[in-house]
Amino acid sequence: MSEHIEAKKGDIAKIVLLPGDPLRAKHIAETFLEDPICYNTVRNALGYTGTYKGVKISVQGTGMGIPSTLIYAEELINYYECEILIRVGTCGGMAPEIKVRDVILAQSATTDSAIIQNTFGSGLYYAPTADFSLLDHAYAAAKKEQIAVKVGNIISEDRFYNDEIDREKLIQYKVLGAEMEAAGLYLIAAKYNVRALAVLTISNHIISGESTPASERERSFNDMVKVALEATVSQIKA
Ligand SMILES: O=P(O)(O)O[C@H]1O[C@H](CO)[C@@H](O)[C@H]1O
Ligand SMILES: O=c1cc[nH]c(=O)[nH]1
Repeated sequence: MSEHIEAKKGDIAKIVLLPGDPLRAKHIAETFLEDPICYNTVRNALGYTGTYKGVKISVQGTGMGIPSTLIYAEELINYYECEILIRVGTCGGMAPEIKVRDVILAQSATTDSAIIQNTFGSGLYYAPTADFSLLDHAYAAAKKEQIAVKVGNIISEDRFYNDEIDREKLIQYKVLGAEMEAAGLYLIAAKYNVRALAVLTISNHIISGESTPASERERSFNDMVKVALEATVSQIKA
C-alpha cells in the first residue's frame, strides 16, 4: 500500500479515471465497469478496478483541489505505475457559449495555484497542457458517440468561492470554465512522463447563475464518463 491508498501493487489499472467526488467513483464503477472491486476506502477516497470492453480500468476519487488530487495522482504514478490519468470532473461555465451539462475537453489549464511558481520559480509561467493523443482520442470518441464537446482552455482555481478574480478578462482570453484540479494534474503528468486529460461537465454557470442540483452532479454526468472510457479504450486498441 502507498501512504493514502491501501491497494496492493497490481490491484490498480494503468488507466485511471479521477473524479473529485468519491461517490462519483462508486457510481462510475457500478454503472460502467464489469466486476468492479473496491481497492481503497482509506479516508473514504473510494477506488475501484474493473473492466470496460475488456480493458482493465480503475477509478479513484481524489477529493477537491490540487493538493488533494496530487496526493492520489503522485501515488498512482509513482507507487502503482499508472500511465493514463483522466480527470472526470465538474466545472463552472464562464464563457457565454458554455451551457449547463456541456462536456469540455480541457486542452490546457490556466491556474492561480502557487504550484507553478513553486516548481519553476517566479517569472516563468508554465502552461499545463493535456496529452494530445488522449485529447485526440477523446474528441474522436465524442464524435462517434454523438456527444457534443467543446475543446479549449479552462482555469484551475485554488478557491471555489473566488470573487476577487477578473472573470471578464479570462472570458475575453477564451477561458471556457473553472474547476480546481486539471492544471496540477497536467503539471505532474508532464513531470513523470505519463499522460493526462481532464474531461469536464458543466454543473453550473458562474456568470448566469444557472445550476444543476448536487444529487445530479453526483450521478448524472454519464456523457463525460463515456467519452473518457471510449477514449482510453480506442487509445489502447489503436
Ligand atoms: O466535481 P469535481 O471533480 O470534484 O470537480 C469540481 O467540483 C469541486 C468543487 O465543487 C472541485 O473539486 C471542482 O474542481
Ligand atoms: O470549481 C468549480 C467546479 C464547478 N463549478 C464551479 O463553479 N467551480
